[in-house]
Amino acid sequence: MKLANHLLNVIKAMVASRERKAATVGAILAILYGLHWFQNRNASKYAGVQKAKRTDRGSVNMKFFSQLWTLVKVVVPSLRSKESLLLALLSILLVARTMLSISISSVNGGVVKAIVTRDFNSFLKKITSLAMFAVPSSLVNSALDFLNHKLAIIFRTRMTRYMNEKYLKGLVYYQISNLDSRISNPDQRLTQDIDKWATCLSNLYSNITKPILDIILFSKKLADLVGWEGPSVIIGWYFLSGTVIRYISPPFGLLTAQEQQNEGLYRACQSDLVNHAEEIAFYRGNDWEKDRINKTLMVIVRHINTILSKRFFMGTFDSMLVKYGATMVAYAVLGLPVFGPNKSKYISSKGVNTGNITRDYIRNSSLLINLAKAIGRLVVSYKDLQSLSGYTSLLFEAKSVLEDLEQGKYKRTMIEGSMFNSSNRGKYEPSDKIAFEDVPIVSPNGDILVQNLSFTIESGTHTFIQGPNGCGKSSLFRILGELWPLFAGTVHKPPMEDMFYIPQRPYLPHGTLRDQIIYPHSLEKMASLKISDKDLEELMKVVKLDDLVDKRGGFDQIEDWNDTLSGGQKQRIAMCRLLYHKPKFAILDECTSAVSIEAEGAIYQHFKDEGITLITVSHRESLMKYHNHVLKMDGEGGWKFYKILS
Ligand SMILES: Nc1ncnc2c1ncn2[C@@H]1O[C@H](COP(=O)(O)OP(=O)(O)OP(=O)(O)O)[C@@H](O)[C@H]1O
Repeated sequence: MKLANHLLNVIKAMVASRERKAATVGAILAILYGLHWFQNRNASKYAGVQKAKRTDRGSVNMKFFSQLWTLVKVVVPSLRSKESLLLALLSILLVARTMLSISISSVNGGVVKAIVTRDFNSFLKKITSLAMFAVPSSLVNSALDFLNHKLAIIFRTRMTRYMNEKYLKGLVYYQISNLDSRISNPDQRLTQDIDKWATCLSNLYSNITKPILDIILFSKKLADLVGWEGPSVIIGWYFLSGTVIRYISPPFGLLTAQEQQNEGLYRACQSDLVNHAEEIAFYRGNDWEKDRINKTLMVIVRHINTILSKRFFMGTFDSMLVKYGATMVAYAVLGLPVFGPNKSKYISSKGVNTGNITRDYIRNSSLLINLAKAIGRLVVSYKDLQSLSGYTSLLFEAKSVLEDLEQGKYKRTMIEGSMFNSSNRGKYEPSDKIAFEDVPIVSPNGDILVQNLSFTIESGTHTFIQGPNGCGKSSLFRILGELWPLFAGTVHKPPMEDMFYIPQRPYLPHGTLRDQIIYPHSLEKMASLKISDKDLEELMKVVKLDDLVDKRGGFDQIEDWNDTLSGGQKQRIAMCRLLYHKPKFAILDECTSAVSIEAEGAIYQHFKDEGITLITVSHRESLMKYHNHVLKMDGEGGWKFYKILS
């Protein structure tokens, strides 16, 4: 007690003289600056390599609002949309809830007055009124919660559809990971980030509009009862607290964005393990994977710990200003009628009836508590706004990259002065043959693999492509398939449906056995081509997989075919797929490496008998005999195209 008195005296003495007042203000400012420094000291570290780009990620500034506006237009497309209607309904419910709270405050005052004056009838009446308010209030509360969640899922659906539309347009889904290096985990952006953004946005609408509405309505009511000084003092206090909090607040948005990125990397480790379990098991790579997973997890843990410690300091400061500080100010306001400048007027109007004063006190404090809560929520929602800013910048970036790719603009680190940066383009010409005229093969890193490639493959020109690893054999097909840009020269090519590509590791989508053969056709498309399951069975016989149909329960059987078929079986399925599509040109990129030489030969002969022109990349010389031309690349940019003399 003595110590407390002593401290009080010291504080009184400190603020007594002008110099000391200045010293006190100085000390407070120094503490605030210290906190600001402490909370923001690592901001640049989290911005990482892309520091310049990232430091404003999560900041609440004009850029954020303009990005948010762009995204909001996607999820609320027009004033007549379902979303606008829901937002209008939400706004009406928010007003209704505030009005109900004001009415309940008056009834609360009445209940306490009835107790103080021991008026049982009035007490019963007020309690009944409270019970009557309970029904609409609960309904409105529940409806608000329902609408918030509903909006979140609608926003998510709209945004996901919008992004997917861009992501799956043309070859953007390929280019985003193979030609551009701006987004390392598009899957994370298109799933979790959209979900979190949508939830953040729908919550924020209520978290911001409701408090603003409450502040206006409660202040108006309170001003009628205690004068404008009351709401002004409390709003002033919160404004001051808000400014201080904003100053010392760490960049939570940036931290959230970084957290999402870390989570994405961690998920990628786990999905690599699932997707490549067999290879990892053969390598006994579990310790390596464990190490990778643990290291990635530790990055998450360290980052979350940093956020937690920053939240701890912010939380302490928040409660000091927003909770306890505000309570003191609130009591000062409640005392205004009886201690303030108009006290004599008030006391003469109420007389000595303490019941009236108590009723006013309860009603006013109830209004004040609601007002304080509303302002508090508005101050705290600044953090939500920062989180929304983080997600907004992630989604905006994804949207911009997708749009760039749609227009053929890529960005990645590459060799200085590389052709990949140039906007010069060669041209594609429709034709019934495949012909390259002076076409350079350039990798996305800017390496020129072949300077000028020229050859012509007509129907029946079965071509065998040879060359050392990494010389650009598959890249040639990437240019033919328009996956990589064509920088110069001319490529003559037939429509895509006349060419079919089979890679070494074919893609087997989740679906039925039939889907594996007819991919990317649907069952309806297959029926429209008048192809039956019986026909598919015939094709399966050619690749010697007909027993699989019975063993696996028919063409309708759904399995994870990637996990349950052997390497050779997968390749045979892909060759069966080729037979189903029966293209004019088949591009066979090491696609029989897991099939026996005899079976491979029989299948190759069958392709030729079907009139399919073969373009094969293989290191197996035994396949050469099914071809009449060779394209030989030397790995140093040189090449030869010649006829095989029989
Ligand atoms: N998405 C990519 N980004 C950057 N470089 C790439 C990409 N894809 C391939 N490359 C590079 O392009 C070069 C040619 O690759 P390509 O796949 O054409 O080789 P290849 O001749 O088919 O080799 P292999 O016989 O080993 O299959 C390689 O050096 C490879 O590293």
